[in-house]
Formats: sequence, C-alpha cells, structure tokens
Amino acid sequence: MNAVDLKKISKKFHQFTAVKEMNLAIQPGEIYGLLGPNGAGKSTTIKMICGVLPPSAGEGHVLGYDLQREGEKIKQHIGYMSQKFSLYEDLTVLENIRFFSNIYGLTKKQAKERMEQIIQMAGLEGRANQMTGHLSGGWKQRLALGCAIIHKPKLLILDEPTAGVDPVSRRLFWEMLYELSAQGITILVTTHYMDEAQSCDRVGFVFDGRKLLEGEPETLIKEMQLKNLEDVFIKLVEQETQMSVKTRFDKLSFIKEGEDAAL
Ligand SMILES: Nc1ncnc2c1ncn2[C@@H]1O[C@H](COP(=O)(O)OP(=O)(O)OP(=O)(O)O)[C@@H](O)[C@H]1O
Repeated sequence: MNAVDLKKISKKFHQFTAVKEMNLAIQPGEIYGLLGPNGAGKSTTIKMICGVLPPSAGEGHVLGYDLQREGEKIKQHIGYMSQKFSLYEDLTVLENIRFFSNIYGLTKKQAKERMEQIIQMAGLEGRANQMTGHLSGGWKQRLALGCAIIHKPKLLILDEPTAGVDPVSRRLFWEMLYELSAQGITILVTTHYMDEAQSCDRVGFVFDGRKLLEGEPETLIKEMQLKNLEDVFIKLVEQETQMSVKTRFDKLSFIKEGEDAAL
C-alpha cells in the first residue's frame, strides 16, 4: 500500500483551480520532494493530503484513509511541520513539547520519555526552560521536527521546513530526515532549495496546478542532459512560460550603458 495515493485530485477556489487532476503515489519510507515556483499549488496539495482541505474532485488515500471522508483519522496519524515552525514562541521548550504530547493524547509515561528524546535530538540539553522565541532558527526547527514526530507518525509532511535557516542547520536537519526515513517513515517535503531536492529519493515538479515531471533527481538530470536539478527546474519553467529566465532581465543592461549619471 502506498503511503500517499492521489488519483486525479483537483482543488477549486471559486472560479480558480489551484490543483488540477494531480496523481501522486508515494511509497512507504520514501523521501519525496514536491517542487515548483511560488503559487504552483504545492501547499494546497499538502493541505489536502493532511486532511484539512477537502478536494473538489478526485479520490485519494493517505496511510490507507480516505481523503474525502477520513480527514480526522489522517490528521491523527501524520506529522506536520511548516516553515512557520508550528511552535508557540511564548512557551518554553518543555511547554511546547508538553503541548504537542497532549494534542496527540500521549500517556504521562510516553510524554516523559519522548520529552527527553526530543530535547536530545534537537540538541537542547540544558535549555528545556528557555523561551522558544529566544532560540535560534536551527534549534526552533529541530524542536518543531521533534514535536511533529512526538506521536510516532508513519508519514511526515514538511512544508518548506528549512526556509530561513543557515546551511549547517539545514544539513543537520536533513541528516535527521535520513535517519527517520531509514526507520521506515515516509517523508513528503516542499522546498525551494535545489540542493535539498537533490537529496530526495524522487521529486515531482508542479507548475500551474499540474505535475509536469517526476522521477529520481539523477535520472531527470541525465534524461534532460542538464547539469543539476536547478537547471531542470528552470528549463521546465521556461518551457511552460515560453520565456527565457536568462534574457528576462535584458532591460537591466541600461545600468552599464550610457553616461555615468552619478559621477
Ligand atoms: N484559500 C484560497 N483561496 C483562493 N486562492 C487560494 C487559496 N489558497 C491558495 N490559493 C491560490 O492557489 C494557488 C496555489 O497556491 P499554493 O499556496 O498552493 O502555492 P505554492 O506552490 O505552495 O506556493 P509557495 O511556494 O509560494 O508557497 C495560488 O495562486 C494561491 O493564490
């Protein structure tokens, strides 16, 4: 059984269709990257997979639960983390962990065990009583990941989880994702960082609500005879918009032309 299985899923907001007949099959333990420019429909797709936004058409299953009818079940069994860290800044590290353990109905014993594990995993030893808002971006991000997996979900959904954190924290974060994937957890991640996308088992490119291309990063690069995933991304956008990203800014050449006004 696939962890995520969407068949011709669409989402309409009034007249506007944000996601158009999307098919998506993600296997257990896979790290799948959903890529695409701003407004492509990635977050809308993720919200449907999380069971918080009902699709307008199509059918889908997440961890075996029906997307149209079993949204509540899906919410209980997945872990979710967004770029906004999903944490309360005005609570301490411990209070945030306690909050999430309550939401997911952990027993006192489970909560105590996980608290220690999460603090260790996030490298927050000695900071349990520190206000979350005072932590650096990398710490907040690792704490948010810990809170998102406190109930041991089989599917972890990450919406731009590393936006705005430094490269070392991003690397640490990805090491944690590899470890979770090795333990059999399925991971669906959206990112604008192509180096991260290259670390996924498979990626799907979304543009204007449609999935245009899907495959293993190395295979896609080879097939399109390009250097890296960023070039694949740019080529696809250029093809779809019939606009060259490189020549778009020709108008800026006025800066080096003519007289130097400031001198
Ligand atoms: N609740 C809503 N009502 C109306 N339009 C919406 C709603 N939510 C999203 N949209 C529109 O749907 C389109 C897709 O948005 P979505 O947030 O899914 O894109 P995205 O690929 O996640 O972009 P980004 O990378 O900027 O997060 C956008 O044009 C957006 O304005």
